[in-house]
Amino acid sequence: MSDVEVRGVTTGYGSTPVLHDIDLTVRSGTTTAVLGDSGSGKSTLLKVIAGFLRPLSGSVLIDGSLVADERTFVAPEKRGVGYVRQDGGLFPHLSVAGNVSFGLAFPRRRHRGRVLELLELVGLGPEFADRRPDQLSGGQQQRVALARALALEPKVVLLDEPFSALDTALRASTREATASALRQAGATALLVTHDQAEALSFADEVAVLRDGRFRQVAAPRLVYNQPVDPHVAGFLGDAILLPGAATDGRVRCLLGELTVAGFCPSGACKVLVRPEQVQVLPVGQGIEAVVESCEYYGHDALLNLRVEDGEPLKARVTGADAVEPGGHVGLLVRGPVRVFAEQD
Ligand SMILES: Nc1ncnc2c1ncn2[C@@H]1O[C@H](COP(=O)(O)OP(=O)(O)OP(=O)(O)O)[C@@H](O)[C@H]1O
Repeated sequence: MSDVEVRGVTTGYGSTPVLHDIDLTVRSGTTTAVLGDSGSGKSTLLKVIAGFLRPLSGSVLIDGSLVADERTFVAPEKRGVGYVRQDGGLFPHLSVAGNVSFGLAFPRRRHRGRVLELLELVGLGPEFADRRPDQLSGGQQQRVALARALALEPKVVLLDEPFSALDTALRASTREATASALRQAGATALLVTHDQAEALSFADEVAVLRDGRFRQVAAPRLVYNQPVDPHVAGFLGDAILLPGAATDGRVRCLLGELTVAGFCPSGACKVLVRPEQVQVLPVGQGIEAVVESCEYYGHDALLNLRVEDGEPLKARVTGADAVEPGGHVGLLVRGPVRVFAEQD
């Protein structure tokens, strides 16, 4: 499998650009998740890599070979790119085996062994080979779509929201099966999603797209713990942003005086606290707050809190530690916090 390089690409539909001068490298054998709001340009990026859309400027390279720039255009079928769509896009009249071997040379029945190998790779047994797509669950259909994409031994696999139509349980198991199949195949992959948990758990790198520009491209832990701005912070999970005053690596805010990790401007700033950093203690310890409501999820719970007349806050606690609305608690922030300049 191979690198994908997007260099300075601007593209769109008609004369209106959707992507603006973007750069992205997906290293060979790794997965990058492109995360962004609806309409931010995620699918447009996949289209320009796959060859369904031309760049207005900039270039796309696959495995070091130029496949698109202002003058060059390599046809989609010659790029060695596999594409898995949101709905799987299986051919309804063909069996699972017929779908998986669709792009392979005739006669397709000669590929039975390879088809069974590919089905195993995506976690499906040989009993699925002769079923039709309408005899499969949504998750199974997505696995077959992935097996079909991998059958052609593509240089790169592009996954456009492949799990979004699945319910929560099926989503998790299909995601795991897909990640494992891609790893075993040594695939270079680009996953488009608007689900932050999916991006963080699935990919080696997360690329946050906003209005057609990358705001940050980094490993999941880095984008979550060291977001470049408040928007990225809020996009990757619950974020409490409090006004503060910083000096010499410390910041004063509603939750007391806290240690700052990384860059620390002097003066007025915004303080980022994740709800899981807020420790909930018996009243009398830390900063006093009242619980306004409790979102109970079983394994954990999110407490919506208020400190005096201040900003609303959130704390994530285990389900067993959920506090009923009206309860008074003490709050303490665990670990250092990040701060942003006031204008960010
Ligand atoms: N074929 C098209 N013709 C004209 N405009 C288009 C076309 N496809 C997409 N757009 C516009 O380009 C912008 C980006 O669309 P894109 O599909 O890349 O977004 P996205 O981030 O994948 O969104 P979503 O998460 O909703 O699928 C949107 O404003 C969309 O309306």
